Amino acid sequence: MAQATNNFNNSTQIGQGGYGKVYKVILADGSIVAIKRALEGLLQGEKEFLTEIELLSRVHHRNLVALMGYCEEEGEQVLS
Ligand SMILES: Nc1ncnc2c1ncn2[C@@H]1O[C@H](COP(=O)(O)OP(=O)(O)OP(=O)(O)O)[C@@H](O)[C@H]1O
Repeated sequence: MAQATNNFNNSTQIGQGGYGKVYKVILADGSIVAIKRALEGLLQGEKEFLTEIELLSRVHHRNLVALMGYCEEEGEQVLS
């Protein structure tokens, strides 16, 4: 994900929410995804953010974005 966003470069940023920055990425297969990078520590303690992840992973609707997955490595927590 760091590579896809050019190491989370500002030029790929499309938004900012209460939980962190959002980046636009075009994957190798041509699909366009939004990558949300959580502020450090959120996945451990922020119940509302965890609920958002859990709900998006279970609910599928044409009016909701689909959660593709998330990763956590060396203090970085990212979902798309
Ligand atoms: N799937 C997406 N496609 C396009 N833009 C997006 C997408 N998700 C988020 N954004 C952009 O990033 C911004 C921040 O999104 P995010 O979901 O992190 O926060 P929010 O829900 O807008 O606010 P808060 O976190 O305070 O509730 C949005 O306002 C929007 O501009």
